[in-house]
Amino acid sequence: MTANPTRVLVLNSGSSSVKYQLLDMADGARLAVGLVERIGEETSRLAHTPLATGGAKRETEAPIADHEAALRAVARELAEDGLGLDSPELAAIGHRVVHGGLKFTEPTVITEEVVAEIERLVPVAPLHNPANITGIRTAQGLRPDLPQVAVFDTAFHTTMPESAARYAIDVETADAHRIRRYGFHGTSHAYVSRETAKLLGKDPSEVNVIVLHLGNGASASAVRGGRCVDTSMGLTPLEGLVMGTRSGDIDPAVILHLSRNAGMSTDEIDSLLNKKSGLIGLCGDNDMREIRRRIDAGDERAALAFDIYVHRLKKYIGAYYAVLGKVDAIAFTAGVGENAAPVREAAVAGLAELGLAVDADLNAVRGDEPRLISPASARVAVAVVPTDEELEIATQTYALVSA
Ligand SMILES: Nc1ncnc2c1ncn2[C@@H]1O[C@H](COP(=O)(O)OP(=O)(O)O)[C@@H](O)[C@H]1O
Ligand SMILES: CC(=O)OP(=O)(O)O
Ligand SMILES: [Mg+2]
Repeated sequence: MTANPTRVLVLNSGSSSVKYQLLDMADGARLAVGLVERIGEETSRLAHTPLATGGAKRETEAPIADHEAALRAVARELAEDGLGLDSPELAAIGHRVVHGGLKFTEPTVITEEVVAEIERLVPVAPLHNPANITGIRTAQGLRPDLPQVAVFDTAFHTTMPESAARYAIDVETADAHRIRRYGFHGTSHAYVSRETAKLLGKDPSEVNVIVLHLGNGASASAVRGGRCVDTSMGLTPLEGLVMGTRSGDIDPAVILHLSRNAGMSTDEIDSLLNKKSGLIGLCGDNDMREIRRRIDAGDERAALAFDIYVHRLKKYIGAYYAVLGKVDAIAFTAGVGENAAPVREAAVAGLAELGLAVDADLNAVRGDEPRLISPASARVAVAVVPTDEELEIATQTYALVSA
């Protein structure tokens, strides 16, 4: 055994994908990064880049049936470069866990009780928690001696005041079933709000930031002095913004109407709202790149889907502006937020009275570094701040096991 192992493997298991990174926390070096996509479909894809050896990205297309098979494939890829899970330099494995309920407000070393609690929360994170549990079990099987740490998407949002966290429904019913707003993507909102403060040359405690995490799942948060005071996702990751395949906010009576008058079962409605709604439900595509291509070719359905997406986003910017009272910065992050300049431009269009504007030239710049896209004279900074959930999970995991 190496005296002080400093490497952390991070597993970010999503509903149909696994993102992973191997980092050395002694110097923050990324040794390997990769992604397994389309798990459970006919052609799954694994892309692995062994940064430590300077080797080229290796891409394989083959069916990968489930998350366990995905992790075993990842372990094989790592082993090929001498970075296998048997390495004595590995200090811990950090897992993204989407729903931690109210119990987990901090990164937590995984025990059987912790797994049981994550399992208990499956009904409120059906797309995510089962994949997270499989990731944990498979990693435990491969390295039973290593500490495994859970870093929860919900943790950053536990500072929300009751006025933002409670739904206006009967209190006894809500409490009996632990129905409240938990919020998700917390590691990203935490990391991006801190990086935004850094970009402004300030301490996080000095700034109010609206973070817009726009990936396949999407959420907004209002962060006052480094603490989350509101976020758009709720009991589950379905509430809030229009997403790739999820509806976000709807009148809850839509569900009753579909159940009573359209003959749909609860499972069918669940699948409708989580998998066949949002951008894909509106225009048949959930990838913003494809939607922009279609708009450029004159496709009206794609244009309407884009407008609905942006309209919701703008409503949340206005809402969180009001919640915070004073806003120092708005930060766009995740796949859409970091790459789709037209989304950023449209989301703040017409908000000059609020001190919000985007400079067209700055907005067109591409890059991996945090950057400002607002004109120098703007009262509120608008920024693109790439998220790094894996680095944040690794940092929290290592802090816990090396303490
Ligand atoms: N160059 C790009 N232009 C526009 N949208 C992009 C671009 N690259 C990625 N995206 C969007 O980002 C989404 C994925 O974001 P990501 O944060 O990786 O999501 P998740 O973690 O939820 O899988 C894609 O579905 C696509 O819509
Ligand atoms: C919580 C959530 O929606 O996560 P993702 O964006 O990875 O689907
Ligand atoms: Mg994501």
